[in-house]
Amino acid sequence: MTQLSPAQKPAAGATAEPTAKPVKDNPKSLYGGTSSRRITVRDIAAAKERGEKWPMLTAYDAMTASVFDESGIPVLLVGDSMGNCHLGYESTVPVTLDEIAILSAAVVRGTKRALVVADLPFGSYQEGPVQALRSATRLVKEAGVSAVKLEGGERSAHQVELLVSSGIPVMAHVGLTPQSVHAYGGYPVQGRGEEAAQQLLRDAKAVQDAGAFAVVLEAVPAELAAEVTRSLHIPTVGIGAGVECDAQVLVWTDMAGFTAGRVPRFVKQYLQLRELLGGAARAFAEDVVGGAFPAEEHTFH
Ligand SMILES: Nc1nc(=O)c2c([nH]1)NC[C@@H]1CN(c3ccc(C(=O)N[C@@H](CCC(=O)O)C(=O)O)cc3)CN21
Ligand SMILES: CC(C)C(=O)C(=O)O
Ligand SMILES: [Mg+2]
Repeated sequence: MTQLSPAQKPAAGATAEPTAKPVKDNPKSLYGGTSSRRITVRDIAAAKERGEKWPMLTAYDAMTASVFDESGIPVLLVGDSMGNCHLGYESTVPVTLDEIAILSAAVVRGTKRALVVADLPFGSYQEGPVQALRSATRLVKEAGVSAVKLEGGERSAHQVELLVSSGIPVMAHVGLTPQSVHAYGGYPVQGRGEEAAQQLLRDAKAVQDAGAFAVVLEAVPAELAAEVTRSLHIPTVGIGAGVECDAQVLVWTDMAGFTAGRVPRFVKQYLQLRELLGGAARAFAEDVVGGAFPAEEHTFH
């Protein structure tokens, strides 16, 4: 039987108890380390062995990516969430490989240190391993990303296996997989109940066995995510999956309070960017309408 008790010992670094060495004093740390060369999947593996947690954010353009890179975010995801956030679609389903390729190239150009991972969009890998390899190869060669991410556990294991054996690192994504929104009829929490929990564990193990270097756990109960995290030797990256995952990811526009309307419960807003930017736009408009802009210092003679 799966043990879902929350009373188990948290993973190293999960509590306020001091770990062996403060992260900021370790030159190898993914966040706070001193190395300026680009992060690799080997660095990611080493962090799990040290019990070190790390942050990941999405990015869809060079300018935003450079801010996160300079802030020390070690892994940036060019997520197909660009569909909702950047391209104005209702879901991630319409996003194309061309769109991912263009924005991934921009994110790579905007970064020096971060490991850049690109989402394989819906329809670019479901046909099978060969299609997945063709799509991923394009992103690696044209956009310059170092790894790709695809959705699915057992159902995508063959794709993961061929990509990895071809030399392309893969981040997997299980639990709530938003490209299946039409099958779910929404975005429900996954892995509730014993049978669903067992399936999620099998999915996570399947992608680990297929060679994935990390796995995103989206919208799953924290107790189950903790159990998966303890069971795997590859890091788990949580989004709505509790504090015991090895890493945490958020969509950057959610994290910064830029997303319009309601955001999922798992989002923490660290800024109210939508309000701030709107204020700047209104101030500019007032200046133009009132004749206060441009002033003398903005004017050529
Ligand atoms: N801006 C943005 N942020 C995201 O995190 C995100 C996207 N877009 N687009 C693709 C998917 C969709 N995501 C979502 C969207 C909504 C919920 C949500 O509201 N879920 C319910 C679950 C309730 C339940 O089953 O108990 C919730 O109330 O949180 C979850 C994930 C995550 N991804
Ligand atoms: C939220 C992450 C995991 C994602 O897949 C995306 O941004 O597309
Ligand atoms: Mg995605």
